[in-house]
Amino acid sequence: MAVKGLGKLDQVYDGSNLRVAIIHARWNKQVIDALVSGCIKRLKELNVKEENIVVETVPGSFELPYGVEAYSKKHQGFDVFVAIGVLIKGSTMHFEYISDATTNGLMTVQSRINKPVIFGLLTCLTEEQALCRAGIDEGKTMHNHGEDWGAAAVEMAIKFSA
Ligand SMILES: Nc1c(NC[C@H](O)[C@H](O)[C@H](O)CO)[nH]c(=O)[nH]c1=O
Ligand SMILES: CC(=O)[C@@H](O)COP(=O)(O)O
Repeated sequence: MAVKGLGKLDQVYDGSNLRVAIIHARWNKQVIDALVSGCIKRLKELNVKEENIVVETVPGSFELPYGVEAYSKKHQGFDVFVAIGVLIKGSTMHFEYISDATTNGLMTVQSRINKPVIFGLLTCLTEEQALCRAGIDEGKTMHNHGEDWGAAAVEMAIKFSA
């Protein structure tokens, strides 16, 4: 049995009154699509209604912090945001700078909007690492991390609602 991953939640959560916004980058689409689907699947398993889940996109991960903040200001009433992006290391320092900036940006946005922002950012050294973490590598060696993010969203929105 795998040690890694969120595993069972600490209590039973009913997300039927929650509104959830998923904001995702469009880079590395195959992996992104699987992660977003996994997140939505888990949200629904925790009773979040389909009509209360919205999905909006930004070009790349670097745009996620601004995208989440702008979306939250323009569209009131969301309980929690899930920011999803997939960064894959290339041959320059681009990856390191965007990984760091996006992470710090998302952390800061939570305080600015006073809502939980779930950190759905994969920072992978290889494409294979990204496929594994979305549960779509050939051997299906890992679980879809998007499912963990869906569960984290419901828990954070209910347990720590502002
Ligand atoms: N290399 C990756 C990017 N790069 C694009 C930036 O995030 C950004 O959109 C651009 O610099 C314009 O501001 N984005 C990813 O999401 N994943 C990558 O691997
Ligand atoms: C600025 C870019 O998108 C690109 O030149 C970065 O290259 P790499 O991903 O190989 O580091």
